Amino acid sequence: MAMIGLFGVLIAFIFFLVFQCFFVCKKSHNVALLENWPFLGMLPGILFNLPRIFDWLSEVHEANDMTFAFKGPWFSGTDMLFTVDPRNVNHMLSSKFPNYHRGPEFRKIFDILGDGIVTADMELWEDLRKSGHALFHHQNFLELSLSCTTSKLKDHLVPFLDKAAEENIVIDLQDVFKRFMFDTASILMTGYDQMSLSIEMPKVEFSEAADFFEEATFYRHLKPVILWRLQYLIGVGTERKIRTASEIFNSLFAKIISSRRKEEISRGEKEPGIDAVTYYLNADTTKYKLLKPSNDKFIRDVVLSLLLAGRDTTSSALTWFFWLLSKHPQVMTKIPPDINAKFDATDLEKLVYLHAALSESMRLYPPVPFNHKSSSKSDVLPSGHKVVAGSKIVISIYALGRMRCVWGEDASDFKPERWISENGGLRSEPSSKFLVFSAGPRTCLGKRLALLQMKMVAAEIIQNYDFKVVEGQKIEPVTSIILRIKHGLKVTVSKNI
Ligand code: HEM
Repeated sequence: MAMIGLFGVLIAFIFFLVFQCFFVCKKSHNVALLENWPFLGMLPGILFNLPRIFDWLSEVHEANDMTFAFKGPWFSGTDMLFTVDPRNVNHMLSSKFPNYHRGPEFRKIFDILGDGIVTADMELWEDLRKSGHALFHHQNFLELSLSCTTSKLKDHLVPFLDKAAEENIVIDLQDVFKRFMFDTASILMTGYDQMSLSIEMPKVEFSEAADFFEEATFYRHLKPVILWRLQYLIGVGTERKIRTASEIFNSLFAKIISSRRKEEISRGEKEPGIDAVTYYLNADTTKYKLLKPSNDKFIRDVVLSLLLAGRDTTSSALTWFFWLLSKHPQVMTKIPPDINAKFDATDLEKLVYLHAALSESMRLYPPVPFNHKSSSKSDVLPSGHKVVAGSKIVISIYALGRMRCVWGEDASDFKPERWISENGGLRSEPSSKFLVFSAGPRTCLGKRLALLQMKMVAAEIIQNYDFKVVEGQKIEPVTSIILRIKHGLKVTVSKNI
């Protein structure tokens, strides 16, 4: 009885704290939202700002000299150091790279990705990185990237947009780009075209699962491991979505890998790999000792990470880009004179203004808004902040792109000219400042491919279509580990005569 009474008092106390925080937070300035409450730590500040978490974090970073220590609820294991100071970024991602890993916490949070490159550390990451680098630079893979993007564009995207223009229907551009990227990434990674971009717009189970997984994973960062593990076990809340997503991923990959193994056997001798599944089924284990070509679960993990990395990022970047263009018609008028490329990779690289506009769009809306690190040994960051061994460090790439002390007073403006040098060429920025594709040894492996695909799609649409954003939509990012627009981007298109 006494125990129940004590428990009741504790619950009442927690409620009192939450309400107290709520009223104080409502009235006060953003910086006060970082107040460290007894028991709850700084969690209330984050919770009350969840709907605008990305902008709120930018404001808090700016008010705290770009670095602050976040205290989670007592004993929850959610303390983190947030920093966007380019000196710290360079220190962790490049000069002191061996001391900053993904870490065990990150691997737990992303457990569904298993042993893929996104979660791997140490020797396994080295093998995946080297083999991934070899795949992305394989002549056959490069040819396949160009040919599958060109045919998806001409045979699927163009007919789809023509039909939408003819019938004057409202389309969700974000959904169209997701389907485009899912199909091309699937051809490159698994060898199969999922045919999700078609006039019928079929339901895409994998896509829905991936979106759920990315949103639900965001919330894992804020909860004690024991809590979300329990939720996963009993299948409630956001964890139920992760469980469903995992089942969908597993069943898709079970089918793909088993049919590919059968094809390999019927073909007899092995051929050099083109798509990622074929490549990893035939991985050279004398060169890459930790790769396991005969293990289906391993192949699933490696290819799933690559598929997600290719689908979600590029489609997010394109969606925000077209939304910004609709808000800045003057930028649109500067793009066409550049475009005379016939989708040749080298011609596309010459599209200076388009490249500048894409970079500027990704600076403001980075598809991957966060980067996480964990320190192996204690260290002192260039900003003077101490990190103890095992600390969790979060870099908000979104906030970094908006820091006035990094980008100038006009940091929040969309200005492609920022990327153009006096002689008319492209101005490059250090990756510790423009962190959109990450920096150091873990820089994005698909950067070149992503830029190529974005330019091909953007050039095709800008040259041949006018699009109008449907009035009255609320454009805001969803709370997720990928920066998507919450309710998509509804537009109508018409053909340029
Ligand atoms: C606009 C598009 C893209 C953006 C903004 C982007 C951004 C990033 C970022 C920020 C990282 C680092 C993630 C981290 O360390 O937490 C990353 C890693 C990676 N990206 Fe991309 N990415 C894009 C497209 C792609 C594409 C199309 C592919 C492949 C098909 C790809 C493959 C990878 C891989 C394999 C890694 C892991 C590298 C490693 O850990 O060594 N990315 N990307």
